[in-house]
Amino acid sequence: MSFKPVVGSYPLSRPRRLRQNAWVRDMVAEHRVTASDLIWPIFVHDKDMARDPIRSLEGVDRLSINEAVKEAKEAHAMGIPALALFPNIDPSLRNDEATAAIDPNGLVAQTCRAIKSAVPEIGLIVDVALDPFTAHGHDGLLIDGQIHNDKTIEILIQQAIVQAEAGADVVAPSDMMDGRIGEIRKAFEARGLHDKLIMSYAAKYASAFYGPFRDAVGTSALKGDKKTYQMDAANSDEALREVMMDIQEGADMVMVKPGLPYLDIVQRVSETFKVPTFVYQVSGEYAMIKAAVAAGFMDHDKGVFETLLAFKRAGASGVLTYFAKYVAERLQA
Ligand SMILES: NCC(=O)CCC(=O)O
Ligand SMILES: [Mg+2]
Repeated sequence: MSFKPVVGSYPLSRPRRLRQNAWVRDMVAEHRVTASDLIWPIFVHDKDMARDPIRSLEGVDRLSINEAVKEAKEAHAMGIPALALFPNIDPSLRNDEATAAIDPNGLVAQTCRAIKSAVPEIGLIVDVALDPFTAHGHDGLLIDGQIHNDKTIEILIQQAIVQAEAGADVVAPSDMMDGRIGEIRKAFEARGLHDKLIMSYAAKYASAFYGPFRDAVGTSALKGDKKTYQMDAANSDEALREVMMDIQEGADMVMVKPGLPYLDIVQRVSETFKVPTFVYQVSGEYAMIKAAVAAGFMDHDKGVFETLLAFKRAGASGVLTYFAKYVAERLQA
């Protein structure tokens, strides 16, 4: 399907006619941001405080389970379809085997049960990866100094099952091990978890924009980098191969991450595969906007909405963003 737009020449065509005031701009707008576009990432912790502010993410707190339940209710009331859950685990529970990741009574499982029993209508997306649970902060098992792909997958499968059985509607593997989508899907089928959705972080880049997230989940001490498993910023075709494999392995939805620096990837993926394609406006993107606003260089709301529209233009089905609840509130006002 291709068509050539007919464009008249000046003065028959004056594109500015369609921009002359708010009602006409509104009427011809090609894209809109709505609450249903937003997925809200939240952090839970096992400390005794209701809320613990995250220094590098202004306005974002780590939450107790009770507080997370309250936030889930509010988010649902504002029309946010889903939350994405991330844990900050007590350092004493982290080890090289990431055993806390598969604890059916751990922080994540408890939070899933609490949210799903209080607000069953909100979608619950849970991150599948080992970084909050390993002492070293890598997403996989470190064996002889290397991230071991297949041994990591064995734990990811158990982690995903624990999450799904605790009530997660969607598991979202963000680890970038090869083949994990297929193995999780097979394990789900074998256990009768046919309806659990998988949102694959299919094209996740090794990025400088994850810094504040590592502060949030307590993995800032990470030594080295994640370049042997996350993608190289130099690559674009490779993202299509990654996405294709994950769809073939049973992913229902795919994600590109980070967001703004990878808009070209969002567009290529959504146009090529026509599957629900999400994008993660990551912590460093959030922090950059907050910093620019604090310095007086940018209007907060204009900056936020402009970035969200960019994701919609690029073809995203939805955006994971720390601004989600704020934006949903603004949309109601
Ligand atoms: N697996 C989830 C992330 O790595 C989030 C990154 C961020 O917000 O910086
Ligand atoms: Mg892959």
